[in-house]
Amino acid sequence: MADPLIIKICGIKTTEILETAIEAGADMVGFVHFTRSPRHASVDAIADLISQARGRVETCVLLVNPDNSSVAEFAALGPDWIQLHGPESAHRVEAIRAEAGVEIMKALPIGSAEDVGHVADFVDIADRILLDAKPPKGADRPGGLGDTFDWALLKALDPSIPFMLSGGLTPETVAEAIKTVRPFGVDVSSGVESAPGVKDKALIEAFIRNARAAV
Ligand SMILES: O=C(O)c1ccccc1NCC(=O)[C@H](O)[C@H](O)COP(=O)(O)O
Repeated sequence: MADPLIIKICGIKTTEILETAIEAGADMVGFVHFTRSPRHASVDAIADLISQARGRVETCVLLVNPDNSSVAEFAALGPDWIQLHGPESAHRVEAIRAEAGVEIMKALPIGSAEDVGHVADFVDIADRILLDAKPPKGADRPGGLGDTFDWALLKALDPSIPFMLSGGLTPETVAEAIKTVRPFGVDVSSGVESAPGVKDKALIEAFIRNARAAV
């Protein structure tokens, strides 16, 4: 029996969209704290969203290269996960994991075979790995860009390594992604928005429906 697919809807900022994602059957919801992101949510807003979601769906706070005080501040809100989406080294991820007392998902940028080669460095360090499209030079943020990457690159990955597939997925492409890549889970942000940072109820429902149907 295959493990059930984990579906994460990322970049949720409002209680209404949180309810939509939960009712549509998401397994995990992501809250972004990165001021240059159109999905940025304040500490207080994320605290409220975590309280609303607790016990109903796994919650994930998304940070970029956080310092220790920021890790402690968000870990105190009681999320199920902290997702590290910056250039954090394996050593830094290990330190954050020891400090936070929260499960750590490490996002890794994939744009080349060399990038795939680095994934193994984090497997025993993070609790979960998320593989995202490598941002283009000059991008104003390290994720949430709606860009895909060449999934064929993942053929070189050790098949025993479970990962969340991310990067430019949409309701139209998620089924093909699942059937092609066979990830542990899928993650989406831009692909379920009507405008940057504006989540769309129907797109969220379609993404989750199509992902479930593909397994
Ligand atoms: O979503 C953002 O704006 C964001 C900002 C800074 C760092 C990470 C960010 N998102 C991380 C995610 O987990 C996204 O879901 C992932 O990058 C996929 O995004 P998309 O390609 O838009 O589906």
